[in-house]
Amino acid sequence: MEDIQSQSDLYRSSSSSASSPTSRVPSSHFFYVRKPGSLTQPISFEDSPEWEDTDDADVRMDEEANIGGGGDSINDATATPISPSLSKINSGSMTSPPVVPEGGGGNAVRKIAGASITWKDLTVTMKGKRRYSDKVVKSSNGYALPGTMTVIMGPAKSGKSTLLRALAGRLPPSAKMYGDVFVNGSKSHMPYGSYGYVERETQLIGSLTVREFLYYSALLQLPGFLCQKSSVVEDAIQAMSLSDYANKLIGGGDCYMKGLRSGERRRVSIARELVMRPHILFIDEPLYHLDSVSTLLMMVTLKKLASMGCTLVFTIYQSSTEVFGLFDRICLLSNGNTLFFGETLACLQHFSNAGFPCPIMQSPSDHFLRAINTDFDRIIAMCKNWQVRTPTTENIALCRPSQIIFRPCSKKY
Ligand SMILES: Nc1ncnc2c1ncn2[C@@H]1O[C@H](COP(=O)(O)OP(=O)(O)OP(=O)(O)O)[C@@H](O)[C@H]1O
Repeated sequence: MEDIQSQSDLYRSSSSSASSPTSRVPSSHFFYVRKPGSLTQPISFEDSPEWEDTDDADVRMDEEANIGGGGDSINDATATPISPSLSKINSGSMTSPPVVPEGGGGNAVRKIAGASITWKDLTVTMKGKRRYSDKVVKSSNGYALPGTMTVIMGPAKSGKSTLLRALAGRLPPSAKMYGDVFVNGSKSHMPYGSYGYVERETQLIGSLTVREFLYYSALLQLPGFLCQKSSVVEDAIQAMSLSDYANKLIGGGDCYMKGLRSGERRRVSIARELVMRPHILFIDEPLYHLDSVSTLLMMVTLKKLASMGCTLVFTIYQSSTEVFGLFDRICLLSNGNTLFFGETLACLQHFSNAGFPCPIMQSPSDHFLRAINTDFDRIIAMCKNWQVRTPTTENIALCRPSQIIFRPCSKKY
Protein backbone atom coordinates (compact mmCIF):
# COMPACT_ATOMS: atom_id res chain seq x y z
CA MET A 1 0.00 0.00 0.00
CA GLU A 2 2.86 2.37 0.82
CA ASP A 3 4.52 1.43 -2.47
CA ILE A 4 1.36 2.29 -4.33
CA GLN A 5 1.03 5.60 -2.54
CA SER A 6 4.62 6.50 -3.22
CA GLN A 7 4.26 5.62 -6.92
CA SER A 8 1.18 7.78 -7.17
CA ASP A 9 2.93 10.64 -5.39
CA LEU A 10 5.97 10.30 -7.60
CA TYR A 11 3.76 10.51 -10.61
CA ARG A 12 1.82 13.50 -9.37
CA SER A 13 4.92 15.44 -8.54
CA SER A 14 6.22 14.92 -12.06
CA SER A 15 2.93 15.30 -13.89
CA SER A 16 2.23 18.69 -12.42
CA SER A 17 4.83 20.06 -14.75
CA ALA A 18 4.86 19.74 -18.49
CA SER A 19 8.55 19.03 -18.47
CA SER A 20 8.83 15.77 -16.58
CA PRO A 21 12.41 14.77 -15.79
CA THR A 22 13.96 13.30 -18.86
CA SER A 23 16.48 11.43 -16.78
CA ARG A 24 13.70 9.12 -15.65
CA VAL A 25 12.40 8.59 -19.17
CA PRO A 26 14.79 6.91 -21.55
CA SER A 27 13.85 7.84 -25.09
CA SER A 28 14.39 4.24 -26.13
CA HIS A 29 11.05 3.38 -24.50
CA PHE A 30 9.05 5.04 -27.25
CA PHE A 31 7.41 2.57 -29.60
CA TYR A 32 9.96 0.03 -28.53
CA VAL A 33 8.91 -3.58 -28.61
CA ARG A 34 11.42 -5.81 -26.97
CA LYS A 35 11.14 -9.52 -26.48
CA PRO A 36 10.26 -9.51 -22.82
CA GLY A 37 11.67 -11.64 -20.05
CA SER A 38 13.91 -14.61 -20.19
CA LEU A 39 10.96 -17.01 -20.32
CA THR A 40 10.58 -18.71 -23.65
CA GLN A 41 8.24 -21.56 -22.81
CA PRO A 42 4.55 -21.48 -23.65
CA ILE A 43 2.29 -21.43 -20.61
CA SER A 44 -0.25 -24.00 -19.63
CA PHE A 45 -2.92 -24.42 -16.98
CA GLU A 46 -1.02 -26.91 -14.84
CA ASP A 47 2.47 -25.41 -14.98
CA SER A 48 1.80 -22.72 -12.41
CA PRO A 49 3.70 -23.55 -9.23
CA GLU A 50 0.77 -22.07 -7.34
CA TRP A 51 -1.21 -25.24 -7.66
CA GLU A 52 1.59 -27.21 -6.01
CA ASP A 53 2.15 -24.99 -3.02
CA THR A 54 -1.35 -25.45 -1.62
CA ASP A 55 -2.08 -28.09 0.93
CA ASP A 56 -2.79 -31.21 -1.10
CA ALA A 57 -3.55 -33.14 2.08
CA ASP A 58 -6.94 -31.41 2.27
CA VAL A 59 -7.93 -32.66 -1.12
CA ARG A 60 -6.64 -36.17 -0.50
CA MET A 61 -8.63 -36.37 2.73
CA ASP A 62 -11.73 -35.16 0.93
CA GLU A 63 -11.27 -37.71 -1.82
CA GLU A 64 -10.71 -40.55 0.66
CA ALA A 65 -13.82 -39.62 2.56
CA ASN A 66 -15.82 -39.66 -0.63
CA ILE A 67 -14.43 -43.02 -1.74
CA GLY A 68 -15.06 -44.51 1.69
CA GLY A 69 -18.74 -43.64 1.51
CA GLY A 70 -18.33 -40.79 3.95
CA GLY A 71 -20.61 -38.64 1.84
CA ASP A 72 -19.79 -35.23 0.58
CA SER A 73 -16.96 -34.02 2.73
CA ILE A 74 -17.63 -30.37 1.95
CA ASN A 75 -21.26 -30.74 2.95
CA ASP A 76 -20.15 -32.50 6.11
CA ALA A 77 -17.85 -29.67 6.95
CA THR A 78 -20.64 -27.16 6.59
CA ALA A 79 -23.36 -28.65 8.73
CA THR A 80 -24.37 -25.10 9.63
CA PRO A 81 -25.06 -23.14 6.47
CA ILE A 82 -23.37 -19.76 6.38
CA SER A 83 -26.26 -17.95 4.74
CA PRO A 84 -29.99 -18.34 4.16
CA SER A 85 -29.50 -18.99 0.48
CA LEU A 86 -27.18 -21.89 1.24
CA SER A 87 -29.84 -23.84 3.07
CA LYS A 88 -31.98 -23.79 -0.07
CA ILE A 89 -29.11 -25.00 -2.18
CA ASN A 90 -28.19 -27.70 0.30
CA SER A 91 -31.62 -29.21 -0.03
CA GLY A 92 -30.57 -30.11 -3.58
CA SER A 93 -27.54 -32.02 -4.69
CA MET A 94 -25.17 -29.07 -4.75
CA THR A 95 -22.27 -28.82 -2.37
CA SER A 96 -21.72 -25.72 -0.27
CA PRO A 97 -18.59 -23.69 0.27
CA PRO A 98 -16.31 -24.72 3.11
CA VAL A 99 -16.66 -22.68 6.28
CA VAL A 100 -13.88 -20.18 6.58
CA PRO A 101 -12.91 -18.60 9.88
CA GLU A 102 -13.99 -15.01 10.36
CA GLY A 103 -11.55 -12.66 8.65
CA GLY A 104 -10.69 -14.99 5.81
CA GLY A 105 -8.23 -17.79 5.41
CA GLY A 106 -4.99 -16.24 6.48
CA ASN A 107 -3.02 -13.28 5.29
CA ALA A 108 -0.11 -14.92 3.51
CA VAL A 109 0.47 -13.21 0.17
CA ARG A 110 0.46 -15.81 -2.57
CA LYS A 111 2.59 -15.14 -5.60
CA ILE A 112 1.02 -15.47 -9.02
CA ALA A 113 3.04 -16.69 -11.97
CA GLY A 114 2.55 -13.98 -14.59
CA ALA A 115 3.39 -14.32 -18.27
CA SER A 116 4.67 -11.76 -20.74
CA ILE A 117 2.61 -10.93 -23.80
CA THR A 118 3.90 -9.09 -26.86
CA TRP A 119 1.98 -7.98 -29.93
CA LYS A 120 3.63 -7.05 -33.17
CA ASP A 121 2.07 -5.38 -36.22
CA LEU A 122 -1.36 -6.37 -34.98
CA THR A 123 -4.12 -5.40 -37.39
CA VAL A 124 -7.81 -6.27 -37.04
CA THR A 125 -10.57 -5.81 -39.60
CA MET A 126 -14.27 -6.45 -39.02
CA LYS A 127 -16.67 -7.89 -41.51
CA GLY A 128 -19.63 -5.63 -42.23
CA LYS A 129 -22.80 -6.63 -44.05
CA ARG A 130 -21.01 -7.16 -47.36
CA ARG A 131 -17.25 -6.85 -47.02
CA TYR A 132 -14.47 -6.41 -44.46
CA SER A 133 -14.57 -2.88 -43.06
CA ASP A 134 -11.69 -0.54 -42.53
CA LYS A 135 -9.07 -1.60 -40.08
CA VAL A 136 -10.34 -1.29 -36.52
CA VAL A 137 -6.80 -1.77 -35.13
CA LYS A 138 -3.87 -0.77 -37.33
CA SER A 139 -0.35 -2.19 -36.98
CA SER A 140 -0.27 -2.01 -33.20
CA ASN A 141 2.90 -2.90 -31.27
CA GLY A 142 3.35 -3.32 -27.54
CA TYR A 143 3.96 -5.65 -24.65
CA ALA A 144 2.87 -6.37 -21.08
CA LEU A 145 5.13 -7.89 -18.45
CA PRO A 146 4.44 -9.94 -15.32
CA GLY A 147 3.82 -7.82 -12.25
CA THR A 148 2.79 -4.75 -14.24
CA MET A 149 -0.39 -2.94 -15.28
CA THR A 150 -0.64 -2.08 -18.97
CA VAL A 151 -3.55 0.13 -19.96
CA ILE A 152 -5.07 0.53 -23.42
CA MET A 153 -6.51 4.04 -23.52
CA GLY A 154 -8.27 6.12 -26.15
CA PRO A 155 -11.48 7.87 -27.15
CA ALA A 156 -14.74 6.03 -27.82
CA LYS A 157 -14.66 3.64 -30.79
CA SER A 158 -10.89 3.91 -31.07
CA GLY A 159 -10.48 0.12 -31.02
CA LYS A 160 -9.58 -0.50 -27.37
CA SER A 161 -11.89 -3.46 -26.79
CA THR A 162 -11.00 -4.94 -30.17
CA LEU A 163 -7.28 -4.83 -29.37
CA LEU A 164 -7.90 -6.41 -25.96
CA ARG A 165 -9.99 -9.18 -27.52
CA ALA A 166 -7.33 -9.77 -30.17
CA LEU A 167 -4.65 -10.20 -27.48
CA ALA A 168 -6.82 -12.64 -25.56
CA GLY A 169 -7.70 -14.57 -28.73
CA ARG A 170 -11.40 -13.75 -28.29
CA LEU A 171 -12.24 -11.92 -31.49
CA PRO A 172 -15.68 -12.63 -32.96
CA PRO A 173 -15.86 -14.82 -36.08
CA SER A 174 -16.55 -11.70 -38.16
CA ALA A 175 -13.05 -10.37 -37.40
CA LYS A 176 -9.79 -11.01 -39.22
CA MET A 177 -6.51 -10.60 -37.41
CA TYR A 178 -3.07 -10.07 -38.95
CA GLY A 179 0.25 -9.86 -37.11
CA ASP A 180 1.64 -11.78 -34.16
CA VAL A 181 0.89 -12.24 -30.49
CA PHE A 182 3.64 -13.89 -28.44
CA VAL A 183 3.08 -15.29 -24.95
CA ASN A 184 6.34 -15.82 -23.09
CA GLY A 185 8.07 -15.47 -26.44
CA SER A 186 6.10 -18.28 -28.02
CA LYS A 187 3.42 -17.91 -30.68
CA SER A 188 1.23 -20.70 -29.34
CA HIS A 189 -2.41 -20.19 -28.41
CA MET A 190 -3.14 -19.46 -24.75
CA PRO A 191 -4.72 -22.59 -23.26
CA TYR A 192 -7.83 -22.70 -21.09
CA GLY A 193 -7.25 -21.35 -17.61
CA SER A 194 -3.98 -19.64 -18.39
CA TYR A 195 -5.68 -16.28 -18.81
CA GLY A 196 -8.79 -14.56 -17.53
CA TYR A 197 -11.02 -12.17 -19.44
CA VAL A 198 -13.51 -9.88 -17.72
CA GLU A 199 -16.19 -8.45 -19.99
CA ARG A 200 -17.43 -4.89 -19.62
CA GLU A 201 -20.77 -6.09 -18.26
CA THR A 202 -21.01 -9.42 -16.52
CA GLN A 203 -23.90 -11.40 -15.08
CA LEU A 204 -23.69 -12.34 -11.40
CA ILE A 205 -26.11 -14.52 -9.44
CA GLY A 206 -27.81 -12.12 -7.07
CA SER A 207 -29.28 -14.75 -4.74
CA LEU A 208 -25.85 -16.03 -3.68
CA THR A 209 -23.30 -14.52 -1.36
CA VAL A 210 -19.95 -13.51 -2.76
CA ARG A 211 -18.23 -16.57 -1.31
CA GLU A 212 -20.89 -18.96 -2.60
CA PHE A 213 -20.78 -17.39 -6.04
CA LEU A 214 -17.01 -17.71 -6.27
CA TYR A 215 -17.08 -21.23 -4.88
CA TYR A 216 -19.61 -22.43 -7.45
CA SER A 217 -17.67 -20.62 -10.18
CA ALA A 218 -14.59 -22.53 -9.07
CA LEU A 219 -16.52 -25.82 -9.16
CA LEU A 220 -17.63 -25.09 -12.70
CA GLN A 221 -14.35 -23.76 -14.02
CA LEU A 222 -11.66 -25.86 -12.38
CA PRO A 223 -10.79 -29.49 -12.97
CA GLY A 224 -12.11 -31.86 -10.29
CA PHE A 225 -8.83 -32.39 -8.49
CA LEU A 226 -8.40 -28.65 -7.94
CA CYS A 227 -11.88 -27.30 -7.43
CA GLN A 228 -12.23 -28.53 -3.85
CA LYS A 229 -9.43 -26.30 -2.66
CA SER A 230 -11.09 -23.59 -0.65
CA SER A 231 -7.86 -21.63 -0.87
CA VAL A 232 -8.56 -20.63 -4.48
CA VAL A 233 -11.76 -18.87 -3.45
CA GLU A 234 -10.27 -17.32 -0.33
CA ASP A 235 -7.27 -16.06 -2.30
CA ALA A 236 -9.55 -14.49 -4.89
CA ILE A 237 -11.62 -12.82 -2.14
CA GLN A 238 -8.50 -11.49 -0.51
CA ALA A 239 -6.89 -10.37 -3.77
CA MET A 240 -9.95 -8.30 -4.71
CA SER A 241 -10.35 -6.77 -1.20
CA LEU A 242 -13.72 -8.47 -0.76
CA SER A 243 -13.22 -9.94 2.73
CA ASP A 244 -15.82 -7.60 4.26
CA TYR A 245 -18.40 -8.65 1.67
CA ALA A 246 -17.67 -12.37 1.42
CA ASN A 247 -20.82 -13.41 3.28
CA LYS A 248 -23.07 -10.70 1.86
CA LEU A 249 -25.65 -11.36 -0.81
CA ILE A 250 -24.70 -10.10 -4.25
CA GLY A 251 -28.29 -8.96 -4.88
CA GLY A 252 -29.40 -6.63 -7.65
CA GLY A 253 -30.35 -7.83 -11.10
CA ASP A 254 -33.39 -10.09 -11.24
CA CYS A 255 -33.55 -11.01 -7.56
CA TYR A 256 -34.97 -7.61 -6.42
CA MET A 257 -32.74 -7.47 -3.33
CA LYS A 258 -30.54 -4.60 -2.38
CA GLY A 259 -27.06 -5.97 -2.67
CA LEU A 260 -23.55 -4.93 -3.44
CA ARG A 261 -22.73 -1.59 -5.02
CA SER A 262 -21.34 -1.42 -8.53
CA GLY A 263 -17.72 -1.21 -7.34
CA GLU A 264 -18.00 -4.41 -5.32
CA ARG A 265 -19.95 -6.17 -8.08
CA ARG A 266 -17.18 -5.31 -10.52
CA ARG A 267 -14.58 -6.71 -8.14
CA VAL A 268 -16.61 -9.88 -7.73
CA SER A 269 -16.64 -10.37 -11.51
CA ILE A 270 -12.84 -9.99 -11.54
CA ALA A 271 -12.50 -12.36 -8.57
CA ARG A 272 -14.48 -14.96 -10.56
CA GLU A 273 -11.64 -15.03 -13.09
CA LEU A 274 -9.03 -15.11 -10.33
CA VAL A 275 -10.20 -18.47 -9.02
CA MET A 276 -8.47 -19.88 -12.10
CA ARG A 277 -5.25 -18.20 -10.98
CA PRO A 278 -4.59 -16.88 -14.47
CA HIS A 279 -1.15 -15.83 -15.60
CA ILE A 280 -2.61 -12.92 -17.57
CA LEU A 281 -5.78 -11.03 -16.72
CA PHE A 282 -7.55 -8.97 -19.40
CA ILE A 283 -10.24 -6.56 -18.19
CA ASP A 284 -12.47 -4.51 -20.46
CA GLU A 285 -13.14 -1.21 -18.68
CA PRO A 286 -12.62 -2.12 -15.00
CA LEU A 287 -13.87 1.37 -14.08
CA TYR A 288 -17.12 1.12 -16.05
CA HIS A 289 -19.95 2.87 -14.13
CA LEU A 290 -17.82 3.42 -11.01
CA ASP A 291 -17.72 6.57 -8.90
CA SER A 292 -14.40 8.17 -8.04
CA VAL A 293 -13.96 6.41 -4.67
CA SER A 294 -14.78 2.99 -6.13
CA THR A 295 -12.45 3.79 -9.02
CA LEU A 296 -9.53 4.46 -6.73
CA LEU A 297 -10.23 1.35 -4.65
CA MET A 298 -10.48 -0.76 -7.79
CA MET A 299 -7.21 0.51 -9.19
CA VAL A 300 -5.35 0.14 -5.90
CA THR A 301 -6.69 -3.42 -5.66
CA LEU A 302 -5.55 -4.18 -9.21
CA LYS A 303 -2.15 -2.68 -8.46
CA LYS A 304 -1.88 -5.00 -5.46
CA LEU A 305 -2.84 -7.92 -7.71
CA ALA A 306 -0.17 -6.93 -10.24
CA SER A 307 2.41 -6.66 -7.47
CA MET A 308 1.70 -10.32 -6.66
CA GLY A 309 3.04 -11.19 -10.12
CA CYS A 310 -0.03 -11.24 -12.35
CA THR A 311 0.15 -9.60 -15.78
CA LEU A 312 -2.70 -7.10 -16.08
CA VAL A 313 -3.91 -5.63 -19.36
CA PHE A 314 -7.06 -3.53 -19.42
CA THR A 315 -8.86 -0.83 -21.35
CA ILE A 316 -9.87 2.47 -19.90
CA TYR A 317 -11.51 5.57 -21.30
CA GLN A 318 -10.00 8.14 -18.96
CA SER A 319 -8.67 8.41 -15.43
CA SER A 320 -7.83 10.82 -12.66
CA THR A 321 -4.24 11.82 -11.98
CA GLU A 322 -3.99 9.53 -8.94
CA VAL A 323 -5.18 6.55 -10.91
CA PHE A 324 -3.02 7.36 -13.92
CA GLY A 325 0.04 7.34 -11.68
CA LEU A 326 -0.57 3.66 -10.88
CA PHE A 327 -0.25 2.45 -14.49
CA ASP A 328 3.06 1.06 -15.64
CA ARG A 329 2.61 1.25 -19.41
CA ILE A 330 0.12 2.90 -21.67
CA CYS A 331 -0.99 2.08 -25.19
CA LEU A 332 -2.74 5.15 -26.58
CA LEU A 333 -5.13 4.50 -29.44
CA SER A 334 -6.92 6.89 -31.74
CA ASN A 335 -9.04 5.66 -34.60
CA GLY A 336 -7.25 2.29 -34.48
CA ASN A 337 -3.74 3.84 -34.64
CA THR A 338 -1.31 3.32 -31.79
CA LEU A 339 -0.17 6.87 -31.12
CA PHE A 340 2.05 5.91 -28.22
CA PHE A 341 3.21 2.79 -26.44
CA GLY A 342 5.55 3.04 -23.49
CA GLU A 343 5.85 3.94 -19.85
CA THR A 344 3.36 6.45 -18.48
CA LEU A 345 5.98 9.03 -17.54
CA ALA A 346 7.45 8.74 -21.03
CA CYS A 347 4.04 9.50 -22.48
CA LEU A 348 4.06 12.95 -20.87
CA GLN A 349 7.48 13.62 -22.29
CA HIS A 350 6.39 12.36 -25.70
CA PHE A 351 3.45 14.79 -25.85
CA SER A 352 5.61 17.59 -24.55
CA ASN A 353 8.18 16.96 -27.28
CA ALA A 354 5.41 16.90 -29.86
CA GLY A 355 4.32 20.41 -28.81
CA PHE A 356 1.47 19.44 -26.46
CA PRO A 357 2.83 19.86 -22.91
CA CYS A 358 0.42 18.85 -20.20
CA PRO A 359 -0.79 22.01 -18.42
CA ILE A 360 -0.30 22.25 -14.68
CA MET A 361 -3.34 21.03 -12.69
CA GLN A 362 -4.73 19.01 -15.60
CA SER A 363 -5.12 15.26 -15.49
CA PRO A 364 -2.67 13.69 -17.97
CA SER A 365 -5.30 11.29 -19.29
CA ASP A 366 -7.68 14.20 -19.99
CA HIS A 367 -4.85 16.04 -21.69
CA PHE A 368 -3.94 13.10 -23.93
CA LEU A 369 -7.56 12.54 -24.93
CA ARG A 370 -8.00 16.26 -25.57
CA ALA A 371 -4.90 16.28 -27.76
CA ILE A 372 -5.81 13.25 -29.87
CA ASN A 373 -9.57 13.63 -30.16
CA THR A 374 -10.75 16.12 -32.79
CA ASP A 375 -14.29 15.89 -31.42
CA PHE A 376 -13.25 18.30 -28.68
CA ASP A 377 -12.45 21.04 -31.20
CA ARG A 378 -15.81 20.57 -32.86
CA ILE A 379 -17.64 20.82 -29.53
CA ILE A 380 -15.68 23.90 -28.43
CA ALA A 381 -16.50 25.62 -31.74
CA MET A 382 -20.15 24.71 -31.21
CA CYS A 383 -20.11 26.15 -27.67
CA LYS A 384 -18.61 29.39 -28.93
CA ASN A 385 -21.37 29.75 -31.50
CA TRP A 386 -23.95 28.94 -28.86
CA GLN A 387 -22.56 31.61 -26.53
CA VAL A 388 -22.79 34.14 -29.33
CA ARG A 389 -26.39 33.23 -30.10
CA THR A 390 -27.69 33.19 -26.49
CA PRO A 391 -26.19 36.05 -24.51
CA THR A 392 -26.98 35.09 -20.89
CA THR A 393 -25.34 36.92 -18.03
CA GLU A 394 -22.58 34.27 -17.78
CA ASN A 395 -21.96 34.33 -21.49
CA ILE A 396 -21.75 38.08 -21.54
CA ALA A 397 -18.76 37.83 -19.25
CA LEU A 398 -17.10 35.41 -21.68
CA CYS A 399 -17.85 37.23 -24.96
CA ARG A 400 -16.82 40.57 -26.36
CA PRO A 401 -19.73 43.05 -26.77
CA SER A 402 -19.36 43.01 -30.53
CA GLN A 403 -19.86 39.26 -30.54
CA ILE A 404 -23.03 39.42 -28.46
CA ILE A 405 -25.04 41.97 -30.29
CA PHE A 406 -24.02 42.19 -33.89
CA ARG A 407 -23.18 38.64 -35.02
CA PRO A 408 -26.26 36.53 -35.66
CA CYS A 409 -25.40 32.89 -36.27
CA SER A 410 -26.95 31.45 -39.39
CA LYS A 411 -25.61 27.92 -38.85
CA LYS A 412 -28.08 25.28 -37.66
CA TYR A 413 -27.14 22.26 -35.55
N1 LIG B 1 -18.35 -7.24 -33.83
C1 LIG B 1 -18.19 -6.13 -34.53
N2 LIG B 1 -18.67 -6.05 -35.80
C2 LIG B 1 -18.50 -4.93 -36.53
N3 LIG B 1 -17.84 -3.84 -36.10
C3 LIG B 1 -17.34 -3.84 -34.85
C4 LIG B 1 -17.48 -4.99 -33.98
N4 LIG B 1 -16.88 -4.73 -32.82
C5 LIG B 1 -16.39 -3.46 -32.92
N5 LIG B 1 -16.67 -2.94 -34.14
C6 LIG B 1 -16.29 -1.61 -34.61
O1 LIG B 1 -14.94 -1.40 -34.31
C7 LIG B 1 -14.72 -0.05 -33.89
C8 LIG B 1 -13.96 -0.05 -32.58
O2 LIG B 1 -14.80 -0.64 -31.60
P1 LIG B 1 -14.29 -0.99 -30.13
O3 LIG B 1 -15.45 -1.49 -29.34
O4 LIG B 1 -13.08 -1.84 -30.22
O5 LIG B 1 -13.86 0.45 -29.64
P2 LIG B 1 -13.67 0.98 -28.17
O6 LIG B 1 -12.52 1.93 -28.21
O7 LIG B 1 -13.60 -0.15 -27.20
O8 LIG B 1 -14.99 1.82 -28.00
P3 LIG B 1 -15.93 2.01 -26.73
O9 LIG B 1 -15.05 2.30 -25.57
O10 LIG B 1 -16.79 3.16 -27.10
O11 LIG B 1 -16.69 0.73 -26.62
C9 LIG B 1 -16.08 0.62 -33.81
O12 LIG B 1 -16.25 1.46 -34.90
C10 LIG B 1 -17.05 -0.53 -33.84
O13 LIG B 1 -18.21 -0.17 -34.53
